[in-house]
Amino acid sequence: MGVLRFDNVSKQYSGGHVALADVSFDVGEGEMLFVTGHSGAGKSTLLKLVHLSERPSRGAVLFAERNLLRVHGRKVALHRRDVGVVFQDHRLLADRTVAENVALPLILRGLRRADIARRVRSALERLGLGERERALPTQLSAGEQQRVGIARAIVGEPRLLVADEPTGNLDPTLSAEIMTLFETLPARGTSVLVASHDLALVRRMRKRVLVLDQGRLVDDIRPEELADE
Ligand SMILES: Nc1ncnc2c1ncn2[C@@H]1O[C@H](COP(=O)(O)OP(=O)(O)OP(=O)(O)O)[C@@H](O)[C@H]1O
Repeated sequence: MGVLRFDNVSKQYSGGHVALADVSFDVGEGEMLFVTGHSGAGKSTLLKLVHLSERPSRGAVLFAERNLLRVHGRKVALHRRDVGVVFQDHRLLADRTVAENVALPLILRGLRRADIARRVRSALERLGLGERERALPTQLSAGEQQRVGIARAIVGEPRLLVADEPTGNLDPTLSAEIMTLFETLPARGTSVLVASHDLALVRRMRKRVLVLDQGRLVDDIRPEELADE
């Protein structure tokens, strides 16, 4: 069993708009892949179904051995421990320090203070933010803020990281740095699913690419195929 499976998933929003139509794919344990497509193709919707901020209209999403159709109430929070989420706008709390922002998911889980401090320090160091732990988000550059968002998403060592346009606001050098960091995660037990409409970036990474077009999965390109072009 892989880490994620979409089984004939469709999503129709209440206004009637079909955002995903009959989408099926599997993500293996330790895989890193991209989902791409034009604006409105359904990329964000696909990620939202994984972290349960939306529900499918038809079909099933399986996370490891967990059928997300059956995850409700308190189990939603438990599920989200297994899925780290990175947004384009990083959504940091402006009145909390870098370290406090990163600690938040661990505080919610009720971990011991010493454990939290150790994990936060380690996540910040991996992101090159060891010196910035006492800064407030507004005192950081855009790239640093995005890295804090990533530290917060991986501090709990999730089984899957989903990232929605994580480099959307960043220059090419910072984007490349973030992608290089993402590439290290599978070896540490975190699979990675990145939504991006930046085709140049996606091609450079030479990973598997799911292509959405108006809600349909129209291609599932393997890294070997990209390398041959
Ligand atoms: N809450 C909602 N209610 C109604 N329609 C929605 C909602 N969220 C998204 N949609 C519609 O569903 C379609 C897919 O949206 P989605 O955000 O998944 O696309 P996307 O590929 O992530 O686009 P972008 O690259 O612009 O973020 C779009 O046509 C969008 O307008």
